[in-house]
Amino acid sequence: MWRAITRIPKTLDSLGQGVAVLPQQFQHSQLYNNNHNICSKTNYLSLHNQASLIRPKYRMSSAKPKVVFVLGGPGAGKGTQCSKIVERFQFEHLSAGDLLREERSREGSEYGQLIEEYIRNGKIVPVEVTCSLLENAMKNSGKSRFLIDGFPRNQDNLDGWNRQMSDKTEMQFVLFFDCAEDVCVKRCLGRGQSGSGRSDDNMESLKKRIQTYNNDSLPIIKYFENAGQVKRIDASPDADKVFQEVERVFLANGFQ
Ligand SMILES: Nc1ncnc2c1ncn2[C@@H]1O[C@H](COP(=O)(O)OP(=O)(O)OP(=O)(O)O)[C@@H](O)[C@H]1O
Ligand SMILES: Nc1ccn([C@H]2C[C@H](O)[C@@H](COP(=O)(O)O)O2)c(=O)n1
Repeated sequence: MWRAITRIPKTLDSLGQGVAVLPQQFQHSQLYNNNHNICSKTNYLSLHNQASLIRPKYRMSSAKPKVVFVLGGPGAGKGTQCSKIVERFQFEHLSAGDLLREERSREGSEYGQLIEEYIRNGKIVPVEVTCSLLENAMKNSGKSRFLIDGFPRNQDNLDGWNRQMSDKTEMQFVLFFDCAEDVCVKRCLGRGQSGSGRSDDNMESLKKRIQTYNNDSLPIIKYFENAGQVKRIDASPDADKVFQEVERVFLANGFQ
């Protein structure tokens, strides 16, 4: 379980668009010195690293939270399977995409417009935003098992996680939902037609999301695969059939 020790305001260079103060909900336990609360992205990271050496960021109860990364193409069925895993294995499901959409809709969010532009264009939001949302959600949940859905999606995501979260969590494995592109497209368009309300469940956004997945996300999956950390699931059968495989993986890895 997470427990924040301190609340110190921090800032980050807003993604190459000048200096910006992080909104309230990002101002959590990371150890930023008040004297440095306006800094470039480079300084932000270097301050972060220096601070890491000084003292732990959290007081945690005995074990570190367990994390399973859930990856796969747009519409592969990650969210659908995560709901089933939550029911069966008492994980907390944190979808990076959902957290970003929530932040986009939050009144007064400084990042709302930026997030919308990234999502509509099928691009990956800079990790400083996404990782802070994930960390806050983990702390607020009070849980100790997390499905981190749709993350890390590119090298920037992975590097940011390694800087900010890897020491505080125990990554178990990567659950990879392998699904053909045409099936993914069909599922996303179907989801759009059934009223998902998502601004990216349309052919134009999907082309870009698929391109981003192929160019940026697949190399990350490959990286984990080379490290022997990927559990590959065939995501093409119906959802219950897919879950049979998923359940087998969790049981084989000691989850009850
Ligand atoms: N195994 C399946 N067979 C058929 N349809 C499925 C299956 N799994 C999910 N779906 C449907 O496909 C659509 C996309 O599923 P889901 O939202 O779970 O995918 P996702 O991988 O989380 O997508 P995204 O990455 O875009 O958020 C939904 O409408 C869902 O009901
Ligand atoms: N790590 C992430 C996850 C998601 N996003 C943005 C860009 C995606 O196209 C969009 C939707 O995600 P999904 O719900 O399909 O998982 O959210 C991101 O920038 N970084």
